[in-house]
Amino acid sequence: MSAVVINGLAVTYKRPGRGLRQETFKAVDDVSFTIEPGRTLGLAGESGSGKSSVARALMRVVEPSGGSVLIGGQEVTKLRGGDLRKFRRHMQMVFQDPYDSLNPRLTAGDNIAEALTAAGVSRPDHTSRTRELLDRVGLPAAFARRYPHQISGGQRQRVSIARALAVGPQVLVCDEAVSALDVSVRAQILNLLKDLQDADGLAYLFISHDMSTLRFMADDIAIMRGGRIVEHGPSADVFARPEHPYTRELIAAIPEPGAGRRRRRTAEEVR
Ligand SMILES: Nc1ncnc2c1ncn2[C@@H]1O[C@H](COP(=O)(O)OP(=O)(O)OP(=O)(O)O)[C@@H](O)[C@H]1O
Repeated sequence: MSAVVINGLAVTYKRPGRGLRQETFKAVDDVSFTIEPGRTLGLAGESGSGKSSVARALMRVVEPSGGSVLIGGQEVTKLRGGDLRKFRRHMQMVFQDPYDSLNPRLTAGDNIAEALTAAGVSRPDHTSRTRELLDRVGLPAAFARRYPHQISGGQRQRVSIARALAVGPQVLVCDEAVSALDVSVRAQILNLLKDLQDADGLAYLFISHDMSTLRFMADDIAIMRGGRIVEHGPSADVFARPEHPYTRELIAAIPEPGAGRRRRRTAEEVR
């Protein structure tokens, strides 16, 4: 069974219009995709194209205004109250800024323990489970006692991932999860995410504006523009034969290895 099936998804926001009137604005329009367990869909597109709104609808942080979202075969858009809270365990999110998922006033261990409580793990098991989770993300057990500000950005992101894994999700949404990290740390976190995916069969929705990150991570790619998907297909095909001019522009913007930042291919060369 597919981990994620999104069909005709729409997200509409209200925003101030003229005078006291409110306008409705469609940030996501008729978006459909599927993610199989153990696979990654890379979602790219310019700022404001609706990528995060898709993620927020998937997580049910915003209410979709249309379409359906199936997670493990369950229609998420119809869940309410306790059912929705229970179901949230199946989906977790890792953000660009780890402080969006970590409480700065709690140690790394307590941040993870909070998620363990939500997952129904009993208190006596917290220490051993926390140690296990830290180990899975490549951190020593002693990190449990450190506060988020006492560790590096990459280590903080590892703690965020451990916290996300604590509830045993099927789907991980990574929203620009490595964008703020140095290139070498970024590669380590991407490799960690791949290892965890191989071990647990996690489905990833991997949002990034960086096409070289997506080339490394994604099995399939969807390109968004103005709230719609303008290109969608297996990653190898999209990179080898991009069909939409906008995709060609995004690929052309990837710096060539060894060419430094100055030499960029033109959209013509990508074609
Ligand atoms: N809560 C909100 N209320 C009103 N408009 C919103 C809200 N959240 C997002 N938008 C608008 O919806 C559109 C899509 O935003 P979204 O954050 O989904 O795009 P994005 O592709 O993730 O952008 P970025 O790469 O900058 O994060 C933008 O025009 C944004 O201004």
